Amino acid sequence: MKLLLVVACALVDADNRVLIAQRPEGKQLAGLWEFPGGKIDPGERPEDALIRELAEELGITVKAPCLAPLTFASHAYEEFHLLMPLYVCRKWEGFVTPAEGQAVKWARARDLRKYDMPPADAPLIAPLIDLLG
Ligand SMILES: Nc1nc2c([nH]c(=O)n2[C@H]2C[C@H](O)[C@@H](COP(=O)(O)OP(=O)(O)OP(=O)(O)O)O2)c(=O)[nH]1
Repeated sequence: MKLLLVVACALVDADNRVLIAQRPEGKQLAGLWEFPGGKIDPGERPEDALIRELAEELGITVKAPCLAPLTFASHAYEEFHLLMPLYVCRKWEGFVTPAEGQAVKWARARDLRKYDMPPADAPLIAPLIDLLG
């Protein structure tokens, strides 16, 4: 079994909405709405990986103390087992500018079930609703 470590972030705006991004064409799970993030490189700290991914994907600057762990996903995909911590972040610098042309949306936590998300993400929604309403 291959264990894949991915870090993801619920960016929360002043109105308590969460950012979701649509996976670009050509990638695995293309078209599904996900929390921004990505794979942890070998030797990389999870928080550093997330800070790097948020800069690469969305052009924002996040500082490690602004990343609060909320919950995690543990999901068996056919090719690998995904272990994905989900952080919450309310403070960043810059404006969200999707670098790969991904569509992004600010959504209410209670509306997240309306979006097609990867199967691993389903258990992440309840803790977000508990936190954000
Ligand atoms: N970022 C993110 N990935 C997720 C979520 N849910 C979920 O199952 N995944 C899976 C999809 C992928 O198999 C994996 C993330 O890999 P990725 O391909 O986006 O990572 P990456 O940005 O490092 O991609 P790359 O450099 O390999 O192109 O985690 C989610 O909410 N956010």
